[in-house]
Amino acid sequence: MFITIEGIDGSGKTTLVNSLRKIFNNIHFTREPTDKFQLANLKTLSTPSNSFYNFFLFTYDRLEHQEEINGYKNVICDRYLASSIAYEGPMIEGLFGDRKETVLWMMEVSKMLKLPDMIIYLDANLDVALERIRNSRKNLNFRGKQLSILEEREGLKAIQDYYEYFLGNMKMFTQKQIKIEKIDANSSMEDVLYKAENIINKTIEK
Ligand SMILES: Nc1ncnc2c1ncn2[C@@H]1O[C@H](COP(=O)(O)OP(=O)(O)OP(=O)(O)O)[C@@H](O)[C@H]1O
Ligand SMILES: Cc1cn([C@H]2C[C@H](O)[C@@H](COP(=O)(O)O)O2)c(=O)[nH]c1=O
Repeated sequence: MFITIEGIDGSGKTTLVNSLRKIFNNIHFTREPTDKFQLANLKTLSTPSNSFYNFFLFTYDRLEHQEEINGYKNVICDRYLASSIAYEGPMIEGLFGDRKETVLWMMEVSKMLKLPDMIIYLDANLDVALERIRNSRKNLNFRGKQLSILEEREGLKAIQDYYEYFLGNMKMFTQKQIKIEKIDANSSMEDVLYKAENIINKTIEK
């Protein structure tokens, strides 16, 4: 089973994954961007061409990630293709003028990549997520690189809207049956973990 954990910055993905690692010793955990990602080349998400460029950086990183993902029976990945759709899609849409066309093109470019069997989406209220990011003193840098789109609420809203559009219309974009599990990420870490653990226990191959 290939499960990905998705959500906007501050939704609690990393916190959840760190707890899941302690519970499931029969699952291989990984994340995107991978440690091999070429950080220095990342451009700020401020123009359609920058996001177009970043999308290919993340897609190349994902292509290189396939061998690891295909090497285990059960895999959980903290962020994957849906993150590219949500984070690069809003700006790339400026090149297509249409959200559906944008996502169809991004999925076509990603055609050679393994798709998840399940996406666990941590559904966080924007203001809750922003507050958490501020409280964690995370200055919205992507590991040292400023992603300007995340500086203001509207940027994160655009990302959230793309997540919801993509996850809510998955059948328009792939024939693969991908199970979408939404968890209310505004509740306690314990509650999020309890729900995620139950979902995963029902899903992974023993
Ligand atoms: N359910 C929760 N309730 C309260 N605080 C939380 C919850 N989940 C995470 N946090 C806190 O919010 C901050 C961000 O959490 P975390 O780094 O896990 O989010 P994330 O989704 O991985 O963000 P990013 O994508 O930016 O890495 C951390 O300080 C974490 O302790
Ligand atoms: C996989 C992927 C990630 N991103 C962005 C989303 C986040 O802002 C950072 C990753 O930061 P994290 O705190 O380590 O989760 O990268 C993206 O824009 N596109 C992608 O495909």
